[in-house]
Amino acid sequence: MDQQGEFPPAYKLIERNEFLYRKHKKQKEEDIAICECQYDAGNPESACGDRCLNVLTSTECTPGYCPSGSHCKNQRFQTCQYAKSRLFKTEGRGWGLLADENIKAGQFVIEYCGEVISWKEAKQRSQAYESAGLKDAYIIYLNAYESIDATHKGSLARFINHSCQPNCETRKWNVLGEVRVGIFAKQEIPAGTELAYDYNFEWYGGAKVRCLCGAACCSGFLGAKSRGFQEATYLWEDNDDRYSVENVPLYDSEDDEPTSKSLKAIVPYKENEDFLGNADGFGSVVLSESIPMVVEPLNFVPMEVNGVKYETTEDECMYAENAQENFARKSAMISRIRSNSACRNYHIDSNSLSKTSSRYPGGKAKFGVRKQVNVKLICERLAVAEAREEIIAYEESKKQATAQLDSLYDEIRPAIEEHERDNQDSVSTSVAEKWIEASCCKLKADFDFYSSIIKNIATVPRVSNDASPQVDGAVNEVLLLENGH
Ligand SMILES: C[S@@+](CC[C@H](N)C(=O)[O-])C[C@H]1O[C@@H](n2cnc3c(N)ncnc32)[C@H](O)[C@@H]1O
Repeated sequence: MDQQGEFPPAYKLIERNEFLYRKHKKQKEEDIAICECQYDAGNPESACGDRCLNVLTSTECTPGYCPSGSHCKNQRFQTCQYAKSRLFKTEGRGWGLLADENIKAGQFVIEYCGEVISWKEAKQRSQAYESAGLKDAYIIYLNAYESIDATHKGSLARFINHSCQPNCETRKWNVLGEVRVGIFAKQEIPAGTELAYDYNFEWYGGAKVRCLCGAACCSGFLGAKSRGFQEATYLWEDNDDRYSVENVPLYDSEDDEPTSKSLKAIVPYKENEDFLGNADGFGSVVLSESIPMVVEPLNFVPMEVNGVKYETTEDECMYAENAQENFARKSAMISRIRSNSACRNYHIDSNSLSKTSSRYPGGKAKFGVRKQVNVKLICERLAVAEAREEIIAYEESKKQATAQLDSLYDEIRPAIEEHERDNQDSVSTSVAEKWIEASCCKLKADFDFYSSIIKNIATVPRVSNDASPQVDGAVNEVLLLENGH
């Protein structure tokens, strides 16, 4: 049956994840978490209620090991303790799932089951589904390496639609050594209400789909912060409202308010076409209302002397490839930390690295390049020794701060990777604080360095040298890029 029919397209209903490319992990005895609950017949909460150590760490008790025995209430995934729900046909969003009983805030609603596949497979499948014209996407993020695909096999959770103002959320739980994704109520949900969670981060996505959730705070697209969205470069177009490109709200970052400005079309980024940008591919794009949107590279400080803006020319630009790769790696890592719903109580903010938007209107992301100025050339053109010394001193402190940040990153990387793989706990506060402190230190050093260059170029007479180029040429030259780090 098709989507417009009386029934949803065929799929196999399952209540346990199926592992395709590997076996279900075997929980080692020493890894089994045993709580300290002591069952008291007069107090049902005593048997693994909210204060159970395992519940507090989002871990289900293992049968045969839990002190509460058969009274244990902390085996909801294992025993499929789902809230009652039923399918219904929505207006314009395909099928959806309704609460079929009153659901309490915090209640476990249902597990998102499907086939556990690697990220590589997820990407291949997602592309294959799109090529086959499948517009409803059912792949969600499980951990740093794996996804759950509920396209062919899944639980009823596969029918839960997205909302930017959701009544449910996903939470990851450790169940018998495997991470599993549950849908939990964020608030009281009366029977008959549609269940919805925010797809952002969790969703692999596919084609860009215009969100029809109707919330005032709607971000415009489904899963606009998801990995698939970042990689997608096109938008479906047909008579279905979800895939039309007209009046798509302009959406930039999670912190920005959506605006009413609309893009005429969502187009893939093509060099020298839509962007009137510089060699990095960053620049302005003209929107339908001729509002130029400036997209700047990271850490890029345009230099302005006496009202004249100096930028590097294409020839002068040398991409700091290592820096770009490094940055992309760190940024992806940090965005994954932030995206893990289990660690929402402490965010390491990637903004410390990505100050300006690097997302193209087509949703395509491009990481910025750390640019460095050629201090030697600048100093050669400054007549005053103090000015030269100041710039050199600031450059040194910038280098130190960068080195400190890099070494801190290398230090915490194993912990982050471990965290991603195994834990449901939040990133430790001390690690996050260290990171934030070092990032601030680095930003301040960058700022001091650049502002001292601007100040000295703007106020100090140039070394008199007939052979040297004019001021704008000189500044262009001094902005020669060096290899980053
Ligand atoms: C996991 S499925 C949800 C169930 C789906 N509606 C169905 O009929 O099978 C995700 C797909 O539902 C649609 N969808 C979900 N939420 C939506 C929303 N807020 N606006 C538009 N389409 C939505 C999109 O086509 C998306 O790819």
